[in-house]
Amino acid sequence: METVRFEELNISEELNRAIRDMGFEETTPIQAQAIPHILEGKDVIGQAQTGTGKTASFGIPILEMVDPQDQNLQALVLCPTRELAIQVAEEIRKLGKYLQGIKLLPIYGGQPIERQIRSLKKGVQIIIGTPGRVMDHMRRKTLKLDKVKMVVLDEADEMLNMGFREDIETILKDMPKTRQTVLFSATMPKEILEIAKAHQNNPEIVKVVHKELTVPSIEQYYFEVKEKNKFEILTRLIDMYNPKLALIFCNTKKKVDELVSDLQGRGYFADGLHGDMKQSLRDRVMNSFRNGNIEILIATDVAARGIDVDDVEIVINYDVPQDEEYYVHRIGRTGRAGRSGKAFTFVVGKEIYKLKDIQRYTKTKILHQQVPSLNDVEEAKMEILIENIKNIIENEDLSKQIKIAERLLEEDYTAIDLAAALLKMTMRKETEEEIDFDFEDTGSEPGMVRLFMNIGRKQNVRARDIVGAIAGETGLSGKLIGTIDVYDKYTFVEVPKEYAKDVLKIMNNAQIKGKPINVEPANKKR
Ligand SMILES: Nc1ncnc2c1ncn2[C@@H]1O[C@H](COP(=O)(O)OP(=O)(O)OP(=O)(O)O)[C@@H](O)[C@H]1O
Ligand SMILES: [Mg+2]
Repeated sequence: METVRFEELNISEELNRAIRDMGFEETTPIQAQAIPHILEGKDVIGQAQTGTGKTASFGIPILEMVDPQDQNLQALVLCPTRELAIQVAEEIRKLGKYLQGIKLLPIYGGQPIERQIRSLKKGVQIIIGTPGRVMDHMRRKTLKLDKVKMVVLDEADEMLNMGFREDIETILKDMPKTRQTVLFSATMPKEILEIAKAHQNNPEIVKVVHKELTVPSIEQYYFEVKEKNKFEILTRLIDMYNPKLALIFCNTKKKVDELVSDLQGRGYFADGLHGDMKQSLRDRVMNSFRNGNIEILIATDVAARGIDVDDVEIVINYDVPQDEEYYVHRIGRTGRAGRSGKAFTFVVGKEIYKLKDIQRYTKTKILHQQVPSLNDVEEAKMEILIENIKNIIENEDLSKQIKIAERLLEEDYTAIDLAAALLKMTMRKETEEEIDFDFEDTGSEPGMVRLFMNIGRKQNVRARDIVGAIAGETGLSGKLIGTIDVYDKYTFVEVPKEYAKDVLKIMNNAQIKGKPINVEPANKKR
């Protein structure tokens, strides 16, 4: 049995309707195997690859089991991080949207506890929380576990890693012995069996076994690099693959902060996530990443587990992870729910041995790849251009444009002439107009000139598009382009004075996302 239809699982029509709304057509293998056992009331240890629907594997049975008439807390899900608690709560909320009278609440540290207490007082049947905050509420007696029928440890192994073992034991001991205990993770080290033995009752072990621990639709590569070249290579990879969203993992918070400011300095829409940030900021960053306002998220392992964001097309291990399991979880942020993805790992010197350990552990091969040259980056961009053109030909209404083309063809131009001219226009390579400006140092550093453009952020032009356009048009590498930011309603870039004239000339003939841009230097003198 690989997958089945949800209808065959004997779950309520309300749930089935929500599942259809979410676009799930059939179960994933872990859902097909785990849901029936959990519905029967059995304890379960569930292991399946990243992004294969473990959340719904416990979310669906929880919603089936909870009695809406009963206001007591009936199900508790423990998650290792705050972001994951929020996300899991959201998924269960979606699944339960047609069920009347079921209340659920995520509770996690960093959020005002009073607000949580008020919500708890109103009666909540399902809680999704981090162990620390759950303990806190237990001590304050604002959370009673004596009516809990089911507890789920999502990322069970990680919660043990993080030193939550005692907390978890305390929490489990506070619940009725008759409760059901369910553990899930993509990795299940042996230590987990100890906690299982102590706290589970004859568990059903559901392993969706594969040859390898990682998802086959994620292409995995590594680059042998020097520490000091990492940043340059990172930007090349991003420019080359142009991912909708990318997630970059560093081993320390400090590195995350540094990388955020370096990438922002180069005009990428990047931001960071780590444990030293205020929760309100963490929430803001996570939301911006989910809705695409941030295209590159740089994070510590706080974002390695469970986080599910559709459009993450690339994961980069800027540092090799300390633990083999972490490699699995980090790269598992891409290639979710059957999608494809790419994972790149930067390896410095002796770290190659760590990579060998990782490959042994995951039973996969991580392929060596040459660092892309600037030429490769150019070529890749060309490929993207060609893809875009094909896409337009195949999917868009071109009747208006075809009329114009027909007119030109009647004038004895060949189709090739036409295409080439248009390509030239798109590639914005040309200008006749001479501009004569004297440039002052208007940038934030001596020798730099600030150029203003008529594009605000609202027009959906990303800083990266601008830098990309300038770099592409002028041949200046990103390094020569200084700060890029929005001042008043204008976007500006800073470039070295000696290039300012060229940049201005070329950019005034260029388009970004099909819109002409108007570039002017600050304090221009004619
Ligand atoms: N049956 C299904 N069909 C299609 N998509 C599904 C199905 N079940 C879950 N999904 C979607 O797949 C994505 C990944 O699911 P989920 O986050 O539960 O994975 P996971 O197994 O918990 O991964 P991880 O180990 O990284 O935590 C989610 O966006 C989820 O909504
Ligand atoms: Mg998960």
